[in-house]
Amino acid sequence: MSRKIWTDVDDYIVSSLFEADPVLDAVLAANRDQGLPAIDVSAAQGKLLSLLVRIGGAKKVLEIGTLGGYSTIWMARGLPADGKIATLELDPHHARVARSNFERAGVSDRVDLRTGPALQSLAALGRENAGPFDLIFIDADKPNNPNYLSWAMRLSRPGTVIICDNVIRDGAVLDEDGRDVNVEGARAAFSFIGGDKRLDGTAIQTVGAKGYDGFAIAIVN
Ligand SMILES: C[S@@+](CC[C@H](N)C(=O)[O-])C[C@H]1O[C@@H](n2cnc3c(N)ncnc32)[C@H](O)[C@@H]1O
Ligand SMILES: [Mg+2]
Repeated sequence: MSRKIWTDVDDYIVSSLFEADPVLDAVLAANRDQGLPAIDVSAAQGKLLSLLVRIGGAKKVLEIGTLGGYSTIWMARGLPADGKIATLELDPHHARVARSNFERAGVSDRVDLRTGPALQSLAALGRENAGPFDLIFIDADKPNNPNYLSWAMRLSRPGTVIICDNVIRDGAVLDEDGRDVNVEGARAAFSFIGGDKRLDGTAIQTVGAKGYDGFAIAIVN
């Protein structure tokens, strides 16, 4: 099995199940043109996030790690008219590109984009009593996964769904040597979710246009 067939099958999924989507095509083109790395979720994964928002009836969503807003737009599309997504991004250039993508996608009124270190933005959300969020998607700097999961718990309620992206990393999650900080972050997410009795979770390995990775998903008891 190779990346070629994973990508071809992702293309098949998209062409069979999704409407043509010039807006999201333009979003990815803008990200490329502005020099953003192509580390957003795949289309199939973005649609899954959108469906999870709808399945859970989420009205308040929190995303940590915006990049150009590709995953934000997928989730915003799953929200009801009075729903809102807060999304946190460190890099001002990424945030600028994301803001113009939100305009392009017609979701600006549903998005609260906050620029700066996510730990500071999370503290501000805490002070503002912005929670509890219904769904929280963690997809930023991986070494901070345990800090983000701690904040996710503080900003949640029983029933909140927490998703943590990129926790398989080509299977490197099995490496115990501590040489890769991103792998350490993935393993820390497993330790956190497995070790907190308030959380009931699993992880799903994925292959596709973005290679071999996976996400953890948990519900707050
Ligand atoms: C994997 S990308 C997010 C991809 C996006 N969720 C998507 O799928 O379209 C990770 C983002 O987290 C941002 N980031 C890194 N460290 C951060 C921090 N301390 N606080 C907030 N954002 C951070 C990076 O600048 C980058 O844009
Ligand atoms: Mg990711």
